Amino acid sequence: MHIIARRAAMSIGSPVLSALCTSRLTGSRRTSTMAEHTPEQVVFNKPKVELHVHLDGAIRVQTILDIAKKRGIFLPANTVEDLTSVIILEEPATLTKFLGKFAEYMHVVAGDREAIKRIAYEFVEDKAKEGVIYVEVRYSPHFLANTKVDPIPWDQKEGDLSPDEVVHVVNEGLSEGERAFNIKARSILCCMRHMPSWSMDIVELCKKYRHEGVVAIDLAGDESLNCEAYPGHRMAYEEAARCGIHRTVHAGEVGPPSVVQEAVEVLKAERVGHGYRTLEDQALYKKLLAQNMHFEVCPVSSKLTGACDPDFTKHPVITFRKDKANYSLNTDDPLIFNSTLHLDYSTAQKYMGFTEEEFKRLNIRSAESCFLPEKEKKELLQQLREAYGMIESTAF
Ligand SMILES: O=c1[nH]cnc2c1ncn2[C@@H]1O[C@H](CO)[C@@H](O)[C@H]1O
Repeated sequence: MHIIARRAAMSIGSPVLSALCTSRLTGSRRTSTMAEHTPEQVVFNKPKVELHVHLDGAIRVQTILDIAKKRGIFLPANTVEDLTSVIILEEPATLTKFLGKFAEYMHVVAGDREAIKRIAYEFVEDKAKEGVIYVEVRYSPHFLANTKVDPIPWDQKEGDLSPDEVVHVVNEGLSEGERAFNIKARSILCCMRHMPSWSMDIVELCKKYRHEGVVAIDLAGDESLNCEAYPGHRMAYEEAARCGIHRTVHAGEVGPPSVVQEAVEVLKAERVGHGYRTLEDQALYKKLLAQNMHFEVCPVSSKLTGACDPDFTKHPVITFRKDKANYSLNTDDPLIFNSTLHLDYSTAQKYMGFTEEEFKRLNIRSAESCFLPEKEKKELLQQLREAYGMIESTAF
């Protein structure tokens, strides 16, 4: 029972948050049915920014069941509770084992326009209910396609949904979600470490859709298998830098500090996904601190993927905090970790000594490090500072 409780609770927010979620970024006041997280669960009941979350790792279990039923796709379970226990990681594992979990359900969603639009729309709803006012969500368009992708993923038969059209459909779902739930959602397109032949497509899609919500390129996947970025990734990142496409890279999650160094120096990453193992190379860490490099930290994820010691009191983000580093707190893949953003915040509070002041500071740093254009970034910062009581409200 406890397995489904957390995500069920997540689908409802708090009245305080509802008022704070009134957005000047997108206009009208948000109305929503609210409530159900107890005060202990919601440790930072204020607007937040989330920069590292995978769309395909943030799908509702009920949605997977609905789509499978509609498409006549077999699943090993037919209730939310049973399917949840098939999909989630309950104990710390390895990154490789964690990444294997996507194969439990991706074939249900991939290749289906309606399903993909729905998961994007519902994602925005779920984030709004967590009090997120700005989110950058990432995914691999190739993993959701069934044509113009080689190999066709998840044992699908060839169909007619290309990576390009996947991006178009996700954009539609996200922007409908933005209008319905009055938050801002942008996307990041992922290259995959094991598929360098897809990476030039990714940068071209970033260029094509840069005015329709796509803000950056990422490199995700199994860093423990492919430490050094292949030429295909390097070429894509060079082109991204040349065209002014923002760049983030998963690095130092389970891979050594050299992967972080390569991300920053060769791939010209402006942010580092995870980056925990940077601390093993103090010279590199100091250099990145001096550069104000942003680390996208995912506490619950880092335990369950085996990236960090399961004892949260030893987590690298404690060092980041002491050093006043630039970092965000994120869910990464809430479906597979059976988590919510509230759980990441309460973990930071309970085991790592985080305070309200630090939550405010890190959200401001997250907004400063987001990939919005400068004008929109300023608006976001203004909105956070007002909500945090850091400046007089200019609202009338
Ligand atoms: O924590 C992570 N580390 C590395 N790769 C990841 C992580 N979470 C998800 N993905 C990978 O990124 C793809 C696109 O969203 C996912 O399908 C998964 O393979």
